Amino acid sequence: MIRDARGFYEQGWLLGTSGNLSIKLDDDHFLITASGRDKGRLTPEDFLACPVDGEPSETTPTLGPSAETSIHQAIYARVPEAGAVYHVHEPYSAFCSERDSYIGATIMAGAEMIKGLGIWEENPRVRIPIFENHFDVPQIAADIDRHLADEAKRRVPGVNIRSHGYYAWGEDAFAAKRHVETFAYLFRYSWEMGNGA
Ligand SMILES: CSCCC(=O)C(=O)COP(=O)(O)O
Ligand SMILES: [Zn+2]
Repeated sequence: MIRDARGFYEQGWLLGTSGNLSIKLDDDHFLITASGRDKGRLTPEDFLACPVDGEPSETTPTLGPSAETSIHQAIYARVPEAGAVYHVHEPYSAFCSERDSYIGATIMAGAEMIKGLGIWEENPRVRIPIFENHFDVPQIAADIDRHLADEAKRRVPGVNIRSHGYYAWGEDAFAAKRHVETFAYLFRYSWEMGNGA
């Protein structure tokens, strides 16, 4: 995770302490970045364990969980095969979210890179959902939880939050990284092609 975060930071997707990363430890727990850490210079001390359901117990005045922990919890609870969840503040996802918020999704059709999301179909059409960026993060988590309750919607391994950034997950850290990079490519492609629906 430290290496992946540094790579995303160097791409400009985790600037100003933004973003958070987690990896599953066992069926009921995951390891997540502490809040407010420099994602370009993470160390092993910048992580803490958190239950999928409940509050992390090992917090201290200087080690609090990510402010967006509830979103990681919602994803792990709804997607049992998720082994890692990465959240980045990548700018093209924010541009697309504003452009496409009126239909609640960015639609990608035909791009070869859709295969990078694990979707191998002829003429694929993918709907990347957009959620409102409520100030109250558990409200965002509740919206994502409702969305992921529908199994068909879990085909796309990520969700976008309006004018904020996106979450991508995968069976392990390698797959989550691949999905982060694939979404980054697709959002930029959509924006530069002027592909708003
Ligand atoms: C300056 S980023 C604002 C909070 C945010 O959206 C984020 O991704 C980082 O929050 P964390 O508590 O995980 O550092
Ligand atoms: Zn964020």
